[in-house]
Amino acid sequence: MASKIQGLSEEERDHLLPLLRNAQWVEVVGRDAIYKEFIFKDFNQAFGFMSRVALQAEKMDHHPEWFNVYNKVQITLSTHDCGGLSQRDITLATFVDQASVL
Ligand SMILES: C[C@H](O)[C@H](O)[C@H]1CNC2=NC(N)=NC(=O)C2=N1
Repeated sequence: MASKIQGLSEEERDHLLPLLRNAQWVEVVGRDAIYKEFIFKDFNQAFGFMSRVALQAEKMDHHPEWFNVYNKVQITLSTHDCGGLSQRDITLATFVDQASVL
């Protein structure tokens, strides 16, 4: 039986969401999820970013919802197993930001 993933508590949200907003993540309207858009020099740079994120997602067993067109990558993070934001989304968002500036 997969362990139930806990959603973020209120105090975690109060602490973490301002930090995410400072990093240009926005809360999705009508859904407990966060969203950010990344613009790269070209498709090659965008896909290299997506490759780095994909490997990390597999490692974490936590996957983004994303859309790519040419040099733009739109990412939404939420935890399906708990129907909203969990610590996994925070961890992946942090990795995503680091991977976007390599
Ligand atoms: C079976 C597999 O471990 C689960 O479906 C994992 C896969 N990746 C996931 N990714 C995200 N974003 N949320 C999840 O709940 C999730 N669950």
